[in-house]
Formats: sequence, structure tokens, C-alpha cells
Amino acid sequence: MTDTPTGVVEDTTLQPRSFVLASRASQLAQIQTNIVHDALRKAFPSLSFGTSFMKTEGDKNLSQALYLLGGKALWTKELEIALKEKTVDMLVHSLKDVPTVLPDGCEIGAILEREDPVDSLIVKKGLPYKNLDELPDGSVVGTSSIRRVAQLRRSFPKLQFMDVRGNLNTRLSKLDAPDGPFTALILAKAGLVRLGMGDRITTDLGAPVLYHAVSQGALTVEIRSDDAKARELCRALTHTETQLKCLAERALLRRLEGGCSVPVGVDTELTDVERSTDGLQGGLLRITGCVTAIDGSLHVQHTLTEQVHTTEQAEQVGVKLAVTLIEQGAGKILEDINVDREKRAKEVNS
Ligand SMILES: NCc1[nH]cc(CCC(=O)O)c1CC(=O)O
Repeated sequence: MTDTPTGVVEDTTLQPRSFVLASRASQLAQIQTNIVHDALRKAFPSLSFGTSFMKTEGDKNLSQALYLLGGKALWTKELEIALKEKTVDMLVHSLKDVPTVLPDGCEIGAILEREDPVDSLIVKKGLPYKNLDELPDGSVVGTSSIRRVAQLRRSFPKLQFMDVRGNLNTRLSKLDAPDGPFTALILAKAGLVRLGMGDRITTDLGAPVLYHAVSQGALTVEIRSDDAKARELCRALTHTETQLKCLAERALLRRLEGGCSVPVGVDTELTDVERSTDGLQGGLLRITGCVTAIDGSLHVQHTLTEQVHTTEQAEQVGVKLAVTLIEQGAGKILEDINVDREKRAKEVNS
């Protein structure tokens, strides 16, 4: 690798080869893939890149509650098959949709700079409410995330929460339908902003009102573990600060979960950042994690602050936080959810 005076990173060892970036076919996924495509073309102007978009199982099954569908691999499995078969070379995902354990032969190549990771409240068009506490008792808030429902039930016991599925445009038209049930939706800010719909946001719901999902707001590129060239290209895309925060969050979730969507929230900061000519050398990682019972009756929360220099150290902080949360009762909350999930899945399938 040599750095040219213009800052363009060229790798002269690369064979002429075209790299195909792939993702789901939703509008958001396509926009996200184009963000990565543009970044790669800018960093490697002499290489050739293409894109490919696929419908996944998760896009097709819009009726069943998300957390009953058997885990997040739903969004990534078919894409990973194409990756392994070398039909495509790089998968672009929202990192929060990527399971914490990747299949053999696949790995995270890059984690890009995070958008604002918070969730946002979107109030139905024409209604005057500016915040959750202004919503009348009994108002129906749409979200398909048990993390959001569990946390918000604690502070807003008089609101009702209802599943809402489909891509962002579909969800917003369900919200605005004159005879529809919803007063408001809660969505990740990053997705709305990337879609150019940030003007629909009524207000942001950050910590301590609502702790966001692990890795929310960050894009990732998944590659084949044996593809050294793709790994080399990915290095130019990684934002180290985001990577340290998100890997700590993912290590926390990996230690806590059995694989399915769980009511785990986080809020992470990296301060006192140390830089050298090689880039970021570390900083002070402050990570808060919480686990909440679905009915809001229990909530376990803890914060760790530690100096980190490497991704391994960041992951160790995430694991340590998970262990502390489990000691404080998070294990029991997650166990109860798994029992309930199995029971409900049996009911749905019978
Ligand atoms: N659960 C689906 C999902 N996966 C990624 C995003 C967009 C935000 C991101 O990139 O983290 C969303 C939408 C949402 O949760 O509102």
C-alpha cells in the first residue's frame, strides 16, 4: 500500500478484478450500498465495483412478529450464501441487523462511521404532539422492537405499543392513514436520515429515555475470510472510533443473547481520543448497557468506563459489562423471554 499525495490509497498488488457489493433490495439497503460503493470508488479509482440487490426471507415475511421469526440471520443468510459462492464479494448491512456470530468463512471487513444512533419519535401528520409525554393515554405507538417497547412501558405505562412492519415508506403510510390505529412511530434516526426523511422526525429519544440498539446507525461490510484483497479494501472504509464502540456493544450482546432479538439497549461514548499519524490509538470508552423485561417490570442497567487501545480491549469491556448485567439479574429476564418466545412460537405454528 502506498499513499499518493492526493490521499488516494492505491494497492499495486491488486489483480484486475471487479468487486460486487450486495445487499437486500429495500430502498434503504440500496442507499446504504451506494454509500459504500461511492466510498470504495473514491478510495480506489482504478478498480472496478458493481452492485447486486436481493430479496431476503425477512423482506418476504412481513406478517409474523419479528422476534418470533427465529433470529436475525433472516436478513443475512441468503446474502451470505451468495458471498460464499463468490457470486458477490462484499455484503453491505446495517450492523445492527448482523448476528453477533458470523457463519464460518465470513467476517466483518469494515465498520463505517456511525450516523446518530438514537431512536426517533415520528408523530402522525396533523397531530400537535411534540413528545411522548404529550401523547394522550391509550395512544397507539408503532414499533416492532421489543427493546423499545420494554423500555418505554416503564416510563409511559399508559401508552399502547403495536407491531408495525414493512419498509420505512410502508410504515409511514400506515402511520398517516386517516383511519389507521397509530398516533406515532418509533424508528431508528439513521434510517430516516439516509432515506432523506429526517424532516418527519418529531423528536429524538436518546438515553436515558430510550437506550438504542447495539450497533444502531453503523454500516458494515461483510467479506469472505479468505478474501485478502477485499479485506485490504475494507481497511480504507473503517472508522476506528465507530469500530471500537460497536465491537464493544456487539461483544456485550454476544455474551447476553441466544441469538434472537432481545431487549438490550446501549449508549456508548469514546472520549479523550488519542491520535497519532497512524490514526486513532485509543480512548476512554464509556458504555452503558441495559436489559428490560418485556412488560417493563424489571430493568437492569450498568455503566463501565475503561481505557481501550485495541478492538480486543473494547470487546473485553463489552463482555465484562454483560457479566455484570447477568449478575444483576439480566440472565433471569432473558431466560423468561426465551421461555415465552418458545411458547408463543408453538402457538403460532399450531
Ligand atoms: N430493524 C430494522 C433496521 N435495521 C437498520 C435500520 C436503520 C438504522 C440503522 O442502520 O441502524 C432499521 C430501521 C429501524 O430500526 O427503524
